Amino acid sequence: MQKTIDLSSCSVFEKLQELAVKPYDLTEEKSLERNGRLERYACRSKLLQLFFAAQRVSDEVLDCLQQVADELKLVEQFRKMRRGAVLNRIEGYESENRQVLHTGCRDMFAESPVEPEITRLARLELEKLKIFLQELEGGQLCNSEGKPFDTLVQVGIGGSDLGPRSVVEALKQYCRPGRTVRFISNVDPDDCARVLAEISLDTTLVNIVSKSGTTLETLANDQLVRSVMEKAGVDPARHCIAVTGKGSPMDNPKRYLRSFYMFDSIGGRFSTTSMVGLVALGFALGIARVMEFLQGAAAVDYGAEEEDIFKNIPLMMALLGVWNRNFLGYNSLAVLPYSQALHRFSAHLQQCDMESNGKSVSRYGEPVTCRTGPLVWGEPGTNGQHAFYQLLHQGTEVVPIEFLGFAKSQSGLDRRIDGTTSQEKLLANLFAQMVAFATGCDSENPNRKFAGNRPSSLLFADRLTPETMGAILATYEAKIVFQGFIWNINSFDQEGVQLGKILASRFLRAMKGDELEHGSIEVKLLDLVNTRAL
Ligand SMILES: O=P(O)(O)OC[C@H]1O[C@](O)(CO)[C@@H](O)[C@@H]1O
Repeated sequence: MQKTIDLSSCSVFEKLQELAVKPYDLTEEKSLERNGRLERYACRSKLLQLFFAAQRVSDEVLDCLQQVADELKLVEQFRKMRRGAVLNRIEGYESENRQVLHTGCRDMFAESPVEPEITRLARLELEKLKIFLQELEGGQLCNSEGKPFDTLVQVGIGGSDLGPRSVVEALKQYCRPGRTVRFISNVDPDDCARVLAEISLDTTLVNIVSKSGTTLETLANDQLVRSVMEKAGVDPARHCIAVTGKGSPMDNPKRYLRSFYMFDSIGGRFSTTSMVGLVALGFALGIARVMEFLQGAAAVDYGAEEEDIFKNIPLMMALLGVWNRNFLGYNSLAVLPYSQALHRFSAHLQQCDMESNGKSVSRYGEPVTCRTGPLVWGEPGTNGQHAFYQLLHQGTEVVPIEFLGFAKSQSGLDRRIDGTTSQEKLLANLFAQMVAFATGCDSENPNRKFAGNRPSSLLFADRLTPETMGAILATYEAKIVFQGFIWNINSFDQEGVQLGKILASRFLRAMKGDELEHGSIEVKLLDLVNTRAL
């Protein structure tokens, strides 16, 4: 593989460092409107718009960022990824050596798919899903008393939970009448107990989701749910379905009423548009809405192959994030959706971004030459304004913000009070916060002074629908991939989670009473908390 270069080897790297010494001052008079800045600093696509006038960038900085994209061949790398390049690898070292083909799950709407094999496999699974949903609808698939299933409980963790849960939650407004989807993820038995206490097992399908088919938490919950079913006189064999990797230990059609497959080339945190997310989404919304969701994601994938950063929203977001991270030196990123429906979306991004780009070794196994993934967090607005905005406005840490906003609510339920609707009040707060973070406010009283120059962008859509949800999901996936390319890291493996799993198995052996070497830390710690008696 030809040694790719990274950000620090770009010809404009030093120039960007110079420009970062005195970045655009958002606190100056008319800083946001000067020279048509509000209109010019925007990227527009059919479904989404990105406004970034409140970022501390200038035309000169943006020219350099375009240069970074060109020199690092970011779009070319993305094109190769979509067409099956083996990018999940570390040159010269044992690694997963896999393609990265989550985009293939939604590449169903163009003349011909850019990677036909993965799309062929994805279509097969989609056909299985359509039949499954038809059988549920038509009553062919029902419980032992002929009653329809009205509830689906997804059991999974990480990418088998966070993405699907955030999207199902985001689109609850579009849920079919009488359908409920719940999620169990933690090995904490109270997570399982709480969910099962709120549903009727006899009309519930349990969807066990694990790409590897070996994840301790999911296998434990699979067994725990089955035991609760058996005690309740419900036959698990008639109530459990599975989504797993073909050939994984969970690929056992005898043990599951239905099995859906996902593939090695699709990473867990990028798998929401595979059956990992679509079985639950289809149960909730129906197949037509699933296709709208995939169409929104597909539109973003096609658009992400545009070289001009002003015409490529995920690429612009990636580059603005690198400007804030590597040149202005900010350590974290707050993703603040002004939509309560997106209340689990930042949690999904924590995995998708931080498990992808929380790396310190390059694709060549060498120490990285610049800082990589930021700390990603966030909660919906306006709630956050009553929680952590104090720090965002007047704290010692500057935290760049990505706002998400929608012109219209999903439900339409609203009421004009004192001349404005609740949706208008939501948007007024969103826009006010953008301006306040940027421009700040002077005061004689130092405790009431707002320094401003707290950068933000706004990703905006008309309404949060299945299509725009798919677009937003794919936008962040592409942004994270572009940033990994810029830092020359492998965004697609997760070696950092293995050590904890290995050490946990030693504690489990000690808890079972297996003899560990005398005086081992496990024995000492367990004696300290006396759980060995369990
Ligand atoms: O779907 P699986 O194989 O159970 O893995 C669950 C999660 O565990 C991880 O492998 C490690 O956190 C994630 O990447 C993955 O999404």
